[in-house]
Amino acid sequence: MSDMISLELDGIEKAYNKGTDKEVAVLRGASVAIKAGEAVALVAPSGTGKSTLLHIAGLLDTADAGAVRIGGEEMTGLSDRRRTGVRRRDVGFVYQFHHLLPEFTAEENIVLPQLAEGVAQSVAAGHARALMESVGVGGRADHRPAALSGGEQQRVAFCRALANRPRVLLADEPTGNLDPETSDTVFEAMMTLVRETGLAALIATHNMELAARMDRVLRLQDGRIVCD
Ligand SMILES: Nc1ncnc2c1ncn2[C@@H]1O[C@H](COP(=O)(O)OP(=O)(O)OP(=O)(O)O)[C@@H](O)[C@H]1O
Repeated sequence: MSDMISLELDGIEKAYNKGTDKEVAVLRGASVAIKAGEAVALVAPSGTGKSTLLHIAGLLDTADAGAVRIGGEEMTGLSDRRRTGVRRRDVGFVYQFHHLLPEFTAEENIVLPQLAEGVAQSVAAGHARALMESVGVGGRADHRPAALSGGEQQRVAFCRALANRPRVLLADEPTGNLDPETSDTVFEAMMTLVRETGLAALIATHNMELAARMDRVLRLQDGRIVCD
C-alpha cells in the first residue's frame, strides 16, 4: 500500500432546502482521507447522509463547503466539463443493483466505458477479460446479465466500475442484495480488485461482519465521520 492519499474529503458540509424552514443539515464537516490500496467501510444508519456523502465524493453533487481532492487534486472550482472528465476516468461506482446494460454481454459491458475513453477495441477487450478472470467470472464473458447469477452480475459490475482504471471506488451496499455466501464471494472479489489495482475504496455497508474485514471502519454520525 503506498502512502498516497487518493481520495480526501475535508470538512464537507451539505444542507438541503437551504434558507427555508425545511432546511436539513446532512453533512456538518465530514472528513476522511483514503490511501491507494485501502478499503474503508462506511457504516451509516439509513437517512444519516450516506448517499449524499458518496455523491459528493464521486462528483455527482457539490458540497456547500469543504474540499474534495482526488489524486491530490482539488475538485472545487473545476469546470463542469473537467469534473465530468475526472468522474468518468478516476471514479468507479457500484450500487446495490448492478445496473448492467441488459442487451450487452458481460464483456461488452466492461468494454463500452473504455471505448468511450478512446481505448482501442482489442485493448479494451483484453483488459475486460483480465478483470473478469481476476474475480472468477472469466468463463461468463459472453453471457448477458440476465444469464448470470446475482453474484456474477455484481462481480461484473465491479469489473465495469474499474474498466477505466479509476483511482477511487465508491460502493453503496454492493452486497446488500445477495445471500451471505454469495455476498462473501463478491466481497472477496472486491478486495482482490482493491489490492491488485491500488484503488482507494469507500464502501457503504450495513454488514458489520464484512465491514470488520476492511482496513478501517468509519461511522457517519451527526454529519461527521468518526472512527468506529
Ligand atoms: N434532494 C433532497 N432534498 C431534500 N432532502 C434530502 C434530499 N436528499 C436527501 N435528503 C435528506 O437528507 C438526509 C440524508 O439523505 P441521504 O440520502 O444522504 O441518506 P442515506 O444515509 O443515504 O439514507 P439511505 O441509506 O436510506 O439511502 C435524509 O434525511 C433525506 O431525507
